[in-house]
Amino acid sequence: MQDDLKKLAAQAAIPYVKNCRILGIGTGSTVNHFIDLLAPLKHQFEGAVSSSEASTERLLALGIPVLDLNAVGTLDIYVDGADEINTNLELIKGGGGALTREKIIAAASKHFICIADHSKLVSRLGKFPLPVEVIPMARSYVARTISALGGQPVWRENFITDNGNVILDIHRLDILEPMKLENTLNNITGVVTTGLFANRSADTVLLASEQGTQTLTL
Ligand SMILES: O=C[C@H](O)[C@H](O)[C@H](O)COP(=O)(O)O
Repeated sequence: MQDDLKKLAAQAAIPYVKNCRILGIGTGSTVNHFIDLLAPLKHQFEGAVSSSEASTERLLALGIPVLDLNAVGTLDIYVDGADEINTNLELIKGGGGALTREKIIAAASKHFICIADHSKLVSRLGKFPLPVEVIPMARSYVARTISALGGQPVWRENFITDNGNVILDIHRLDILEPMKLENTLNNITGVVTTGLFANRSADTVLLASEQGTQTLTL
């Protein structure tokens, strides 16, 4: 079952916690397993920087201190899930809408460990609609601009991010050059972040399948 594999991937990230002072924590169902597994180890590290209100709530409920990124230096590790992963360890993230804070924490961390079940591994990114966080007043303008680039933006209605913005999910993208597309989208006025993690890709991917967990690095 997929959820068992998510837990297996989360378990594989636990040894990386050793000797860490502060951890970066992502968002989503895979990371929720990691947070739960962290609870018994909470006295071994100072605390965590969280990428969403949902993860913050879960961390605090388990007694794990949540720290402000501005009050700490570089993070030792960042553990997060993904919606798609390619063999260059580039990712699509943001299915849960937490992409901006996730990208900030990934940038501020020494080691980005991505945990996932094997269904997330793809040969080419883009089957999963690419989430883009947008300032609300720019929604239509950004959607028109992305349509002109060949994507099909769909407004994630009735969803507001933790930062008070909206999400456009971009369908029909065959992402041949992830870094280039990330830069192009980031340059559209009104875009806050894209869910493409190519300029800052994962350093390690722990991919769980029925056969066990595989470690992917470049
Ligand atoms: O905004 C959400 C995050 O990017 C998640 O890490 C991603 O959607 C994967 O989530 P899950 O572990 O639930 O598949």
